[in-house]
Amino acid sequence: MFIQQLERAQEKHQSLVCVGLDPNQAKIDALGLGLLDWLKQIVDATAQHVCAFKPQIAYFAALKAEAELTAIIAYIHEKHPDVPVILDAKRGDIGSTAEQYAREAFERYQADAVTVNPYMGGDTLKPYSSHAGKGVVVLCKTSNAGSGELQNLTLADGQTLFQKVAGKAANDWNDNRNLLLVVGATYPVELADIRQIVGDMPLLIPGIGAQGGDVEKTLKAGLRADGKGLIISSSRGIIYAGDSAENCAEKARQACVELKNTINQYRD
Ligand SMILES: O=C(O)c1cc(=O)[nH]c(=O)n1[C@@H]1O[C@H](COP(=O)(O)O)[C@@H](O)[C@H]1O
Repeated sequence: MFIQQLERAQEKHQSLVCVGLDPNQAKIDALGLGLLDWLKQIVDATAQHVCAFKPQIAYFAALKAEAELTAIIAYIHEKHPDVPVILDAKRGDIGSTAEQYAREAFERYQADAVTVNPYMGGDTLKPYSSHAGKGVVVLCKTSNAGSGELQNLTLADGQTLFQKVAGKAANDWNDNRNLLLVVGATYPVELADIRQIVGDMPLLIPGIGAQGGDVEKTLKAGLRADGKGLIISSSRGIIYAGDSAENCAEKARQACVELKNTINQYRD
């Protein structure tokens, strides 16, 4: 079960940090490293300090690097089997097509969880959530500046659209208890609201680091009483901390440990 696996990794590594693997060819070329070599170095340097890795599929697909995506997920499973992999794909389509996306994530890439877009309705989430051992991470309130344009619209019953998604995820769509939500660190007020709606459901929080989300506000708004319930994801702030082939792994490790320690200050 993904959520149990995640919480075991959080305990073992005393960390809520997720490292996002978003490979940028120009930056990796500038280091003089091959893509897979660089990915392995980042993974090995940070694995003991994270609760999950989150490769973003578009970065790999744009580079025709599906083979490297397959290889790095297999590498994480082999060398760091206690750390689950969330494939960030933000898929959304009618059920029969969603079945193929679910196979892509869980069978082709062997991911432990996948991000999905719920705005086509609950029936389109079933092909993912029916894989009971896998995690389904549902977009709720995204980190981008324009997320309020639709997600904060008030519906006829007085709820906002993101509140509706949170309520449905907690109460209607979660037959297998394997749903999580995405909430941007850039929206701590909405995060507190969502935490009230969903109870103990784990939340994936992107937007720390390069997008300017605040760790203290995030923790105060979203942490569960048991000090867990959040997966705090950072990509650029960790994976591009270094600037040479010699220091990129060590600088990534340092940035990851620093984020882990900053977060843990607010968990006691
Ligand atoms: O689902 C996501 O991970 C996601 C949701 C969201 O609301 N905002 C968001 O930035 N993300 C992803 O999180 C990562 C953020 O990267 P950094 O801003 O470099 O930490 C990217 O891979 C985004 O695609």
